[in-house]
Parts: sequence; C-alpha cells; structure tokens
Amino acid sequence: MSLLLSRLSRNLLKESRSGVLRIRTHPSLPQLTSTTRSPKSAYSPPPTRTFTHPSCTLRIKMAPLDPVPADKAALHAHTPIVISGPSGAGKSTILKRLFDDYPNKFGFSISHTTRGPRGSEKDGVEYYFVSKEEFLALVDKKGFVEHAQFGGNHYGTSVKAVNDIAEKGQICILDIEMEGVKQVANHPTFPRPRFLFLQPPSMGILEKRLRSRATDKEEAIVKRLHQAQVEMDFAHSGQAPHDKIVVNDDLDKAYKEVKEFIVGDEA
Ligand SMILES: Nc1ncnc2c1ncn2[C@@H]1O[C@H](COP(=O)(O)OP(=O)(O)OP(=O)(O)O)[C@@H](O)[C@H]1O
Repeated sequence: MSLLLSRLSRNLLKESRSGVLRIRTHPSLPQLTSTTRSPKSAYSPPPTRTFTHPSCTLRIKMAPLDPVPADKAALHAHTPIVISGPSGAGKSTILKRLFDDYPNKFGFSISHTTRGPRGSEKDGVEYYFVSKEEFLALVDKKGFVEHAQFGGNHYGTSVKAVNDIAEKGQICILDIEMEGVKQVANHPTFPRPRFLFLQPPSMGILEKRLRSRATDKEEAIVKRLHQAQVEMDFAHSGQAPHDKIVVNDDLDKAYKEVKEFIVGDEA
C-alpha cells in the first residue's frame, strides 16, 4: 500500500505542476478508479478527487496551479510594464505625459477588491467587486499577479485583467509598490513583464516634492519617507527584478529615458 501511495503522490505532484491529471500505475498494482467532484463556479473551492483501491479510499483536494492561464502570445507581443518607485518619485507625472503622447497604446488593468462600491462606482469599470471568499479562492488558484490587503480590504490585479489589456493590443502598465513587484516577479506561471524603477534624486528632494505636492498630512509624509528608504534599499539590494532604474532629477530627461525604455524605437 505504501508503494501505491508513493506512486500516487508522485503522480499527483506531476499533476499539480502541469495542471493535467496523469495517473500511471505499475502493471502489477490493482487498477485504481477515480472520480472528480467539480467546483460549481470559477470561484468555488478546488475539486475533490477520490481514488478507490480495494484496501482504501484516498480523497484528495486538487489545486491546479494555473486555472487562469496567461495568454502568453498576447503578453509576449505586448509585454506589460511594471513601474514602481517611492511615493512622490514622479510615477504619475511621467505616466500622464506618456499617455498623452501615446493615446491608446497603453492600458491600466481593472483590479479586484473586496471593498464595496463607493458612489457611482460600477463593477467591471473602476473595480471588479467580489466577496472575500471569491477573492481568496482566486488567490489559491494563482489567479492574481499581485494582491495585498489595505484597511481590512483585499485588492489584487488578476492574470485575466492583464491578459485583457494585452489581448486588446495594448501594453498594460502596472503601477505597483515593492511587495507587489516581488509577487509579480515570483508568480509561478505569469510571463515575466519588464520592470522599471523610478528613483528620486535624493531623500531630501523627495521630501520637498512630497511637501510641495500638499496632498498628505505630516504623519503620512513621515510614513512615505520611511517606506521610500525601504524601497530604495530593495531596489539596490541585488534582489530586485528591475530591468531599468531611472533617476527623476530633471523631469524632461527622466521622461525621455522612461519613454525609451517603454516604447523603444518608437520614442
Ligand atoms: N522631476 C521633477 N522635478 C520636480 N518635481 C517633480 C518632478 N517629478 C515629479 N515632480 C512632482 O513631485 C510630486 C510627486 O510626483 P507624483 O505625484 O507624480 O509621484 P508618484 O510617484 O506618482 O507618487 P504616488 O506613488 O504617491 O502616487 C508632484 O507634485 C510632481 O509634480
């Protein structure tokens, strides 16, 4: 029986890696029969597979790795760009210029959230509004390229939402913070995007810009500066996936560098 179990676990390992069930038993072993209880919807818990052998019954929860397949051809043709950098580094300023210069070339993916809609927000427009159970089921299925929890609510960028942009023939721009960057870089199936880090010239200049932006209270500025140092340390740690670091000192110069990185020959 232990031989049977070890064969089963080896085969199940193969299945969980490939997402395809392959049960190959040794000819000397009794035939195994299996049945699957399928999930009711895309967000339901994973199916259960029951293996029956004359001496025992094995019930295993299947958790396929890639139930939300990435459209690799579209993502290759329109490779998403992950832009990150400390708050106040100038990401929005530079992206706005880029979108103005290249209307229709870029798209932002629609995120999922477990928070309720506010005001006139509509499902599938500002966000996909889902329940916590639906969100966590998608997390289990590796359906998010990155996700996080803020203020008791979950937020995430789904593989499908990024696919949708690439399938429309646009480059998806993901403006995300450090933990999200790590998740995207380590996603088991999502094709590697291109990573750009926007860096302020110095912490002193970043502080000045945050203060003159005048959108935050003192406490928030102190928090942002602390986090900025963490992000800068990560960016220069040798562990970061960044393909390019642009220092945003002179805005025109920084924009030119970002543009060249993102649109290449078209710049
Ligand atoms: N090169 C630059 N020189 C001077 N000021 C700049 C430069 N780049 C951006 N700024 C200013 O710095 C402030 C912060 O920029 P911005 O809001 O684009 O940063 P951000 O990285 O998008 O921040 P957040 O992550 O908080 O959204 C803005 O007031 C912007 O006008």
